[in-house]
Amino acid sequence: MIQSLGYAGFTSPRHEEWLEWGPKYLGLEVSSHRGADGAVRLRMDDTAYRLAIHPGERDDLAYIGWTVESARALAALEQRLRTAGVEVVRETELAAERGVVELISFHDPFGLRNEAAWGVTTYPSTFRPGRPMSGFVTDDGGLGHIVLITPSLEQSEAFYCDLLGFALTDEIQPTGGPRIHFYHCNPRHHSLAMAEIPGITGVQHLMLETRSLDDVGTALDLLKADGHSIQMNMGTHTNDHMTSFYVRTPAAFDIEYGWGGLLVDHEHSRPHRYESISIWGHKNDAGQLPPPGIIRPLGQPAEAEVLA
Ligand SMILES: Cc1ccc(O)c(O)c1CC[C@@H]1C(=O)CC[C@]2(C)C(=O)CC[C@@H]12
Ligand SMILES: [Fe+2]
Repeated sequence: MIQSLGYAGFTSPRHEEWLEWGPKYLGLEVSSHRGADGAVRLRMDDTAYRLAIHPGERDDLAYIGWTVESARALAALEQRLRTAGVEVVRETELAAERGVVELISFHDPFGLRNEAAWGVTTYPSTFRPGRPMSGFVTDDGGLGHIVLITPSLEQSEAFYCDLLGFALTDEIQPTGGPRIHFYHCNPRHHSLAMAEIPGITGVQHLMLETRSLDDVGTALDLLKADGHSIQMNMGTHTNDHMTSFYVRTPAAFDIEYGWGGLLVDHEHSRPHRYESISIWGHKNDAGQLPPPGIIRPLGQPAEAEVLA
């Protein structure tokens, strides 16, 4: 059903910091078209933009944007959601703002706003990275992956798997850490992962994948030189073989900045359970797992929706 993670939006009182932070460290290109509300839009490829940081009083997730193949696929998804009793809004006015042809919105069982769209605007051969780098792995695999925190994997899977069509790639149960499930909707190892933590929901990180390992090392050098706190140092994950580090962004969620993630022939592989998160590295200076990024108590709507 869902084809890829197309875009993501956050609110933050520090949204303007992204004008410098995004290009300087991550190599994102700042779009010259700000959002109607002054949102900073960041590009990773020829897509109009992939990341939007909206002004807001609280650091929070505003929306997760999934792409589907066609108008027919969107109508089918809408039907499937409605049949299951999920409220769906046809976002006719918002579609232009998101740079898509057709858009629907709906919420996951714990109140995180999801959007699905087809017809994402692209401007061929226009992407210019914000610092010298090789660019990002996107295309059919989408912008990367997003990791959510859920109080119930079972209830979240009823939504993301049974309704949106994600399938389990594998799972990790690290000693002393949360149970984490990884899900795919295209050859990328995972576009979505969920960690089960009682009582809260939110976003732990968003992963962006560079085309060269040197881009990851360079970003780490630049961040450390400016004294930014690294949540987890370089390492390579057991399941998707991504070599990456994690940094806390000015909008409170983490970015996993990585290279070399596996593409999986999901048709011919079956879920596996790993007991450790990494083959090597991914330590943090405090020697423990990092605190979750954006956390929202259950039942609390996003600020963006309170204002709407
Ligand atoms: C283990 C793992 C495999 C592939 C990934 O892309 C990836 O981001 C992770 C790390 C997930 C990360 C972790 O291992 C430590 C505990 C974390 C921070 C959580 O609480 C949620 C995400 C978890
Ligand atoms: Fe990740």
